[in-house]
Amino acid sequence: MEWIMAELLQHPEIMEKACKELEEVVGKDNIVEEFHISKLHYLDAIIKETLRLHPATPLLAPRSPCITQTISEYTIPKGSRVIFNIWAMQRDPVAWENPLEFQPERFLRDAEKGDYQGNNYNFLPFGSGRRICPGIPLAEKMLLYVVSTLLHSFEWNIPHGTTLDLSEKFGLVTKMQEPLIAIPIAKYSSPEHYL
Ligand code: HEM
Repeated sequence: MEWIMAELLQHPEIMEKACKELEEVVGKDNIVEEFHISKLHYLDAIIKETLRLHPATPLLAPRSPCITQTISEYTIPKGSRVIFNIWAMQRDPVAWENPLEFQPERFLRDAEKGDYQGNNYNFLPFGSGRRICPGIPLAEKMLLYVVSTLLHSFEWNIPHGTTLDLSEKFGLVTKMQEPLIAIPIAKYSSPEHYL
C-alpha cells in the first residue's frame, strides 16, 4: 500500500489518470463500493506495476527439492536450498520493456503479463506452484478497495519542502528506506461521506 501511494505521488500524471477513472466509475460524490472494484482496470494495472517493481517478498520462500532434479542443463541436488530472486526477474530487461520505469499501461496492453497465478515466470509477486499465496483473491480485492477509497476520498501531497525517496531497505520484505509521509486533503463536499 505504501509503495503504491509513493509511486503515485512520484508520478502525478498517473495519479491524475487513476483519479479520473474513479470519477468515471464511481462518480464524484459517491463512495467506492465493492461492485465498482472489477471496473477499475487502470488502478488494477497500477497495483500490478507496483508489485512488479516492489514485490513484498523479493526472494519468495526458499525451496528444497526432495529428489535430485535436472532442469535444462542444471542439476539441482536433493536437499539444496533454491532461492528465486523475483525482484530481479521482475526487472529483467529481456522480459520487460524499460523495466525500471513505472508504466502501468504495460499491463493494459498485455493482460497475460499480469497473471497472479504463477504461470508467468517473469511476474511472481504471489509466488508459484503448490506454495503459492492462498490469499490472492482477498489481497487483490483489499488492495483495490483500500487504494481506490484513499484516492477517491482525499487529495494526497507530500509535506511542503520535502522530496520523495523511493529507495528500498534490504530485507526479507521490501520496505521503504524512509517511511512515506503523505498529507490527505478531503475531496468530498459533504462531511457525511467520511462518517
Ligand atoms: C499484497 C498482499 C500479499 C502478497 C504480496 C503476498 C505474497 C505472498 C508470497 C510471495 C508468498 C510466498 C509464495 C511462494 O513462496 O511461492 C505468500 C505466502 C502465503 N500467503 Fe500471501 N501475500 C499477500 C496477502 C496474503 C493474504 C491476504 C493472506 C491470507 C488471508 C495470505 C496468506 C498467505 C499464506 C498462508 C502463505 C503461505 C502459503 C504456503 O506456504 O503454503 N497472503 N504470500
